[in-house]
Amino acid sequence: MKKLTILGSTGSIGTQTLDVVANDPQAYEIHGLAAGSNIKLLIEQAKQFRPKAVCVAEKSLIDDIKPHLPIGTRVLYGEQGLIEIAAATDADTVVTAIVGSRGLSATLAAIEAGKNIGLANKETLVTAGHLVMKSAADKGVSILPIDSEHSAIFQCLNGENRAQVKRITLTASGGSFRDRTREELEGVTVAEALNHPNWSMGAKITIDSATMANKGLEVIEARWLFGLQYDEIDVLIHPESIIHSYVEFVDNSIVAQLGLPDMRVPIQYALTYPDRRPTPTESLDLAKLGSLRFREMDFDRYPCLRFAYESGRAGRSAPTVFNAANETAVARFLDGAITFLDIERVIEQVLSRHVIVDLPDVAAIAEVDAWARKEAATI
Ligand SMILES: NC(=O)C1=CN([C@@H]2O[C@H](COP(=O)(O)OP(=O)(O)OC[C@H]3O[C@@H](n4cnc5c(N)ncnc54)[C@H](OP(=O)(O)O)[C@@H]3O)[C@@H](O)[C@H]2O)C=CC1
Ligand SMILES: CC(=O)[C@@H](O)[C@H](O)COP(=O)(O)O
Ligand SMILES: [Mn+2]
Repeated sequence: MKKLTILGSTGSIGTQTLDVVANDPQAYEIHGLAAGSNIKLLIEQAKQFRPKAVCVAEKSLIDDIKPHLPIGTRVLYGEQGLIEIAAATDADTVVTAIVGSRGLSATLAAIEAGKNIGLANKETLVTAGHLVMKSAADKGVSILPIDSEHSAIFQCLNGENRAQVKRITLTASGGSFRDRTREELEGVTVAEALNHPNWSMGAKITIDSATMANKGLEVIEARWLFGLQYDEIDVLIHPESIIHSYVEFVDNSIVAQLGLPDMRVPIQYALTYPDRRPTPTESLDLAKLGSLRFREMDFDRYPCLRFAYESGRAGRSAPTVFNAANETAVARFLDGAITFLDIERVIEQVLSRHVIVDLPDVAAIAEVDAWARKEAATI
């Protein structure tokens, strides 16, 4: 029986994780559920899955939620509550499905407490990959990827000699505007940007997908998860999102992982690894699909991906700045304060103003992150 805590249970990954649990209820026990402000859904989840504790973003939400929870459910709140629910329940695995680098302290606390991590919250690894990976190694806990591309690479590497990997390739759908030129991006709306062709996801990652910042974050995520150099990580546009990513070995063999775009497969694999179990997802029928398309990445069309590689190669505090500037710019775009193309302008300017900090610890990362958000909020 796997004992789970889910951070971000009310979001796209969180609800799909609970779907996986509901599909195989004997295999899981839910110890903690943490949400932001969607208390209606959190109450429903608590009634169905009976966690020992729940957490909400703000203290002011406690009175609204408490009377509706099963008797005996602890209610926590805020940053401290998130850390407590991540670290201080009897869960053996914590699924990190909060959006953004605000998930960092809870993830580190869970690792410190010896919990394995099912990692969806890629921003944590981007902003502090060196700290997260070291802490996990010191504590002997596993970081199991949930992100579809990283799950694919993880599956392709199963049983292989890592020294014989030549390169990995992360596939990218191209996002909502994949068939538009840069000129055609002037004046696009939030609603258009939120219309991802293949995946139904939270708002922030859907915008990241359209700017290709998502693939940039994933390149940095892959560097930490698989211990690769940036020259060993490629990106290829693949509009159908059927090949989720692949590995090329020194003998030029390529091993890929395929499937219909459904996050319940990588989520479940992170929870059952090394076992595989049936999922309620559809089978892939390649004959029905007929063909798959591929297109070389164009770094002029997608400058956010270039900024991510540059930040990753610069290392130290640069990825923290890339991530924080991106999070702020995306939030401003979603609020209607800046245009779609302003997102990349904001990131570029904040990166150009940053003086890199060597080997930042948690406090330095928090300081750099706050600085980058402040800069990005005013450009
Ligand atoms: N969606 C997908 O298919 C994929 C997502 N990912 C990654 O997974 C992570 C989650 O993405 P996704 O599920 O799409 O995002 P969503 O926006 O759908 O969900 C975000 C979750 O975070 C919670 N949250 C927000 N603010 C707070 C807070 N202050 N304290 C506690 N919880 C908070 C939300 O709660 P509430 O709604 O209650 O406010 C919600 O449960 C991201 O890092 C994303 O990049 C990776 C691969 C695929
Ligand atoms: C489902 C998933 O893992 C997302 O990160 C997805 O990859 C987004 O799609 P693109 O970034 O390829 O458009
Ligand atoms: Mn992904």
